Amino acid sequence: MIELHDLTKRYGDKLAVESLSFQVPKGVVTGFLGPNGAGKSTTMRLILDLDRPSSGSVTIDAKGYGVLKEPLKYIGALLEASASHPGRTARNHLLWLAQSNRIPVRRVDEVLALVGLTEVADKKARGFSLGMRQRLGIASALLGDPEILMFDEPVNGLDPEGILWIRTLMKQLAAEGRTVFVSSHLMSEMALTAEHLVVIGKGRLLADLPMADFIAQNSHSAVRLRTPHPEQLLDALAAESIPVQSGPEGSFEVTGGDPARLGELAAAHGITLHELSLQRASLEEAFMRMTADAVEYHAGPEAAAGQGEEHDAAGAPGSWGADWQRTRKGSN
Ligand SMILES: Nc1ncnc2c1ncn2[C@@H]1O[C@H](COP(=O)(O)OP(=O)(O)OP(=O)(O)O)[C@@H](O)[C@H]1O
Repeated sequence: MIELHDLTKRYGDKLAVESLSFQVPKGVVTGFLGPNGAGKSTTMRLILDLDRPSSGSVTIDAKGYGVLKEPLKYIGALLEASASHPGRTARNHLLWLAQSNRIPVRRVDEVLALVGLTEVADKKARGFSLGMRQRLGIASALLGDPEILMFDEPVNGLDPEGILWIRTLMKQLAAEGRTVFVSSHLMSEMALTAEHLVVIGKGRLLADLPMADFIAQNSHSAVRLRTPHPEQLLDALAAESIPVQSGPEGSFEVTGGDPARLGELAAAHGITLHELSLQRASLEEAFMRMTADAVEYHAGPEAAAGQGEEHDAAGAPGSWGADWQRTRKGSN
């Protein structure tokens, strides 16, 4: 288990990590999420003792990293895909790491096979694709057969096959009872992999909860209706006390509504429908709303729209915010 106790890291005036306290449990994949510049890499470097905290501390199985003898046997990390020497072969890179931590040489061939690099083991890393470098980095992390694994943005730049491979591997490592801590800035990716979630923004803890709770709290749905007879539809909904909001392009939305019931209601009143569809809120948007105040680098107006402000992308919960009753009164 990894434990952070009031961890703070300051670079000059910049607070990269501020009073972070949380635990990363064993046996599950824990997703570490935050927008760019949130402090994820800094936190991971602090866990690995690659940087000194300004205050607070980190423990790995109740010990500081500095006291771990042969640390690769306790904790393996993928921080940067290009961390291997470009002039070294994959096998020599792993042999060098193995020797430094008194890991048996046969383990090198085991991990090469595990990550699918056996055939290119004697090729220099300089010729490796990003996916192959990522696999070599993971082989390095697995070399000491550690109980704790940390991956910083492991799927960045990978093709779909590589992404699927990493997802499966992380889940398998957690199923073996290991602690798996993986950073990402994509909630959609983490929703497929992680069982637990730690979210930070501007160095501060924003959420620490099971993924299932996050999904339950944020996967609201709405039924979108579009009709050439809006007044009749609104009257029919009002008669049944069904609250309705304005949707994009003249449509209406019933949060939490049942499409079958609403379709039957329209039919019973002889109302023609041009659309009856279920809209699901995306977890990515829920994550962006949670971190909206903690985003350091906005790319421009389109990016700002993605940070949880009202917009009309299909299914965007932001578009459910307009209260139709008020809109209607205002237009009368
Ligand atoms: N060595 C350093 N010197 C000064 N500032 C730093 C240093 N390392 C990180 N920072 C700053 O600390 C903040 C957190 O950076 P960090 O790289 O940890 O974020 P991150 O969440 O990993 O971001 P990303 O998703 O973009 O990799 C940023 O504002 C960054 O500019």
